[in-house]
Amino acid sequence: MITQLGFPDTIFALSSGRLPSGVAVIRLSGPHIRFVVETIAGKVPKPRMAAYCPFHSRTSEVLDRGLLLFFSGPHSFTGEDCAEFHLHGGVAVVDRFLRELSGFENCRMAEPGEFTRRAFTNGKMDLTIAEGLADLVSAETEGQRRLAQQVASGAQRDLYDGWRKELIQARALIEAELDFADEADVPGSVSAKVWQAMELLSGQISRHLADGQRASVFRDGVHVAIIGAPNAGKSSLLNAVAGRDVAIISEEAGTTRDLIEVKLDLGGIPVFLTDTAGLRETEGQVEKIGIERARSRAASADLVLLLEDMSRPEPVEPPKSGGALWRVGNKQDLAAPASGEEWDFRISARSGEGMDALIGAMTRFAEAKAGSIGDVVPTRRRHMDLLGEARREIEEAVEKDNLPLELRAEHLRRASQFLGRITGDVDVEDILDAIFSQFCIGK
Ligand SMILES: Nc1nc2c(c(=O)[nH]1)N(C=O)[C@@H](CNc1ccc(C(=O)N[C@@H](CCC(=O)O)C(=O)O)cc1)CN2
Ligand SMILES: Nc1nc2c(ncn2[C@@H]2O[C@H](COP(=O)(O)OP(=O)(O)OP(=O)(O)O)[C@@H](O)[C@H]2O)c(=O)[nH]1
Ligand SMILES: [Mg+2]
Repeated sequence: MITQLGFPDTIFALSSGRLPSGVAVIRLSGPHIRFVVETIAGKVPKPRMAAYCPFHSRTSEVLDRGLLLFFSGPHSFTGEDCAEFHLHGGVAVVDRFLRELSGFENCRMAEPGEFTRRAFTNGKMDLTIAEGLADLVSAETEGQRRLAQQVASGAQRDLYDGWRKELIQARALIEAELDFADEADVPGSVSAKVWQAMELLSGQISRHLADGQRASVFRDGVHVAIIGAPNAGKSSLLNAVAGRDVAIISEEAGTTRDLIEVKLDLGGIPVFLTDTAGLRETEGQVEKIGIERARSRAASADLVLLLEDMSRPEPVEPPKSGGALWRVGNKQDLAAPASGEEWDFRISARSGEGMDALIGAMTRFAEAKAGSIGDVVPTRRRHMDLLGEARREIEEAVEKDNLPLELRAEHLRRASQFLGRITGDVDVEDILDAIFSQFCIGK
């Protein structure tokens, strides 16, 4: 990223969405963008004040007229000088404009996440906030948005910074005790208080981790498999819930062979609902594979909907599953009114009867998986792993009370390092590529 002269490149990208669009925002960041802005627009507007002006090519042709914003570093998103050209969102307009920008010296397309990476490098935000922004951009459900917004506001950073302060304070008290250990007038009970505080801290981290485990449903979603005999109406149920024609429905038994998955948003939580091949004995090679896939999907699902045709009950052996299992009777419109008590839900995928109740129950099931989570939760595997390491170090320090104080303090120092890696205050150069490459271009 650093050029021979020691200056970062000027980077640019289309930061708004897919073209054509009403307006396209092209963002620039770098130390030399004043020259670029002046060449294109003929002037550099007052920082943070929108100006309407013609945008010229380097041969003075007017390419478009639009709004221009300039931010003077460090008072910008990246901490460098930044500019935004708001063009008309045509494919050719944007293409030509990007080509013009490439023509400037040391000016190139930004890599994924490079704007945010610069903001991090320039101290505008910590790593958790950067990750929160990436999650905000990719959020598809209300639950995902809420979590990401909280992280992007710095809630995690504040929590972990607070914990690091506690660790530093504890170490300071231990140091003091070590320094004065020989002097008779210093009471030796200081460290008892320290270890009590550290035990509380490790408990807090444990609860925080448990919240994170539950909150992972917002990222990973809840997996629901529809299982049953051929012709039970599994594909009809999938289509009815999805509200569109995803799977082929026919009165022929054995229609569906592959897994067909749709992604739903139930109560702000992503729910993956999968239609599967009907379970039966068969000689068909392809169908056999399909049935195997159905069983293995059931095995890994959080919830299995075991669907039966109530008008022609044909019990199938419930699949092995670690998750919940609901018996759902279908074709309520055909079934004799008196028929069985053995179903948790009775629906008609065709008429829609009972569907609201089933979808409502699935929503509550998903919500229950998320549980009531604390105010701030870890949102990534990376955070969870480092929190686990930090807690382990604190526990070692607390439990190993026969170790010399210096060594116990060393465990606390390491715990603090692990927390520092979450926020990016400590030693993270090696993971930045991996983190920022997952961002979208222009972010
Ligand atoms: N047009 C536009 N909208 C956008 C962005 C953008 O880059 N451009 N953002 C891009 O992600 C988000 C807003 N993020 C921003 C964050 C900081 C600053 C900024 O200028 N910060 C200065 C001044 C802060 C202040 O006045 O309070 C600073 O931090 O010093 C600008 C945008 C969402 N909307
Ligand atoms: N009357 C009635 N017919 C239904 C209902 N649901 C499905 N069917 C019919 O039952 C037949 C089988 O439906 P599918 O959804 O293809 O069944 P499936 O379980 O996916 O079958 P396979 O893919 O072969 O395992 C079709 O003719 C559907 O129209 C229902 O609630 N009422
Ligand atoms: Mg089917």
